[in-house]
Amino acid sequence: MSNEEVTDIAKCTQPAVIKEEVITEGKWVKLEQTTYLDPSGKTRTWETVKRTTKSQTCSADGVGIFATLKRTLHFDCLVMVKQFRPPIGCYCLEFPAGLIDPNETAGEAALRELLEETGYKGEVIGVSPVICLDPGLTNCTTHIVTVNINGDDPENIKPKQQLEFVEVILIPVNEFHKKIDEMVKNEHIVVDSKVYIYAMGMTCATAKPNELPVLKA
Ligand SMILES: Nc1nc(=O)[nH]c2c1ncn2[C@H]1C[C@H](O)[C@@H](COP(=O)(O)OP(=O)(O)O)O1
Repeated sequence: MSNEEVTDIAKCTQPAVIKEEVITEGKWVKLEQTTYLDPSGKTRTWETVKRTTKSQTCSADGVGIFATLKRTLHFDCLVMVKQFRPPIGCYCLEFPAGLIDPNETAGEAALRELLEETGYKGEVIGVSPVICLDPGLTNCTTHIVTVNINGDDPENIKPKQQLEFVEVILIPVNEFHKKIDEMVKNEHIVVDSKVYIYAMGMTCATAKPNELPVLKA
């Protein structure tokens, strides 16, 4: 892009990306310098992490799976996974998740990843819009796919997961926040932000009016 073109873009006040240059690239991720216009029209740079696996045919990098195990005479449970995450150097409690393969829909990826990570066979109930994960660092995006699992179905009675190092943890929906806080207290784990914000949302949604600080005498 010529200097005149950059100056022309700078005259408008809409923030925009002007240039993306690769600084270094590995097998799975790359670091880019992003040149952009800020809202005042000033040209600035940002250091951006991107996945190398991003496919033109996929709407997002990956899927997060919000899977509810439904069984007769049991409270509904959310199916969670705990695994060691090298970038953070400890075990993380997360919703099952994974990258979308080329030409795969978000729903197909979710059912495949759920089966691999937990052994459960589910049914897709809904797919969120594309949501970003850490937009100050990376362009990584995901869909949250809502899945119901019929736990009374014989194929879901003794689920066989395919990944050795992923621990499956069932957490009752009605005690979700409490159970997660107990895990954090008793184990050296970090909770994924999507999981914790869901727990906080559940607490807000189920709080009785006189438990809300604004209504306390
Ligand atoms: N950033 C990464 N570094 C790696 O060294 N390897 C990586 C990265 N991201 C993904 N992967 C590898 C690990 C798995 O073998 C495959 C697929 O991962 P997936 O299961 O789809 O996603 P996660 O559940 O988030 O690991 O990619």
